[in-house]
Amino acid sequence: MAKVAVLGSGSWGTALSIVLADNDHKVYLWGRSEEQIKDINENHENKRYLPNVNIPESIVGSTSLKESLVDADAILLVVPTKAMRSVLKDIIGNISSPTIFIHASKGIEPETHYRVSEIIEEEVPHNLRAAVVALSGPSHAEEVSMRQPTTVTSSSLNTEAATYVQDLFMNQHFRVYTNPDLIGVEIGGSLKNIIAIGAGMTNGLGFGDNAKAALMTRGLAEIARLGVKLGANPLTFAGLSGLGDLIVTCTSVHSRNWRAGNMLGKGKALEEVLEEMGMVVEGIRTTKAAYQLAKQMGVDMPITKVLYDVLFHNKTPEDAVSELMGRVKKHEVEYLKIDKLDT
Ligand SMILES: NC(=O)C1=CN([C@@H]2O[C@H](COP(=O)(O)OP(=O)(O)OC[C@H]3O[C@@H](n4cnc5c(N)ncnc54)[C@H](OP(=O)(O)O)[C@@H]3O)[C@@H](O)[C@H]2O)C=CC1
Ligand SMILES: O=C(CO)COP(=O)(O)O
Repeated sequence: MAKVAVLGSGSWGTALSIVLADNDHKVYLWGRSEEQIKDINENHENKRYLPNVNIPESIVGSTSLKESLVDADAILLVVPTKAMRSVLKDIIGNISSPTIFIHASKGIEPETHYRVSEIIEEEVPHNLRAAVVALSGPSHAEEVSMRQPTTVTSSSLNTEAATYVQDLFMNQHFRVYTNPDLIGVEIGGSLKNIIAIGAGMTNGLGFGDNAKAALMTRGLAEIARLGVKLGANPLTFAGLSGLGDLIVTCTSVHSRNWRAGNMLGKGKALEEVLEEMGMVVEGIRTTKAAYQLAKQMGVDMPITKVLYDVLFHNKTPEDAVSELMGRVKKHEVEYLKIDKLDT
């Protein structure tokens, strides 16, 4: 039995705490809201983020980082990417020995273009981190918390740590694979949110399955193009954290990214959409980060580019579709060089 400090009492932190508690680990679920933590400890529910789910009584909710982190064998970070640095800065003073840092957040930081593992490496001194592991895959909190069959990937440059995390979470409902390709796993898990916003947008515009399939397929092509340029294994994009998560996020009513895109497609303004969601929509900031990164690396990402213009420069969703459909003709598979088409 391990003690795990789960930092972030939103929907995903709560669902993952349930998996850990089912595996008989000692779970401290930390959040900054007194009201939410009281709800977790007294009513065994998280009404704000994961309503109608019974939280096992063994899970201890806490607003104290000190209490949550003391003697923790592993720290699971599940706050939105934009909160990651500030939370890491706050926890450093509360740990005294090398600890395994697991993260389950799916985003890229604008400006630095860091993946979450890179943020952790920058913020946590070497002597306090035993390893950094990303847990990612097609996994909506709503289904995980109902113990519905789910598969994810545990990824780390440290194979032993990836296996440790696999063992920590794995059970009859929650199957965990390992993959050493940390870049590919984090890029796939983060950038699929951009495509999910696009898929929701096509739905909001009244388009059907053809448009969705087009976005998902060409979206995966551009995610892989950037990922490979960054050093990822192309095969990772056909796996759980790539294609798997792309499918679940582009097709599920649970997806906040899809729902936000759907509202944008129906003509709502971004501020209005975010207010209505009341939960994190990671794809928005990640669109900005991926757009900047692609430009810097010289990688063509046409879907990301039009969505960036919709989100940050008032391009209409209709114009975004016209722009994508009106692009110059291309080969589908980039390594194919057919002389006639190339001229
Ligand atoms: N939900 C899901 O099914 C899945 C989510 N993820 C990823 O998990 C991460 C977290 O998402 P999720 O749990 O869904 O988000 P939610 O919107 O459900 O909850 C966000 C949580 O983060 C807290 N939070 C926000 N800002 C801060 C801060 N500065 N300091 C401390 N806590 C903060 C919120 O607290 P407060 O209420 O006080 O603001 C809230 O508890 C995201 O990266 C997401 O992509 C990955 C897989 C599945
Ligand atoms: O990453 C997720 C499922 O795997 C959650 O996606 P959303 O943030 O769009 O709800």
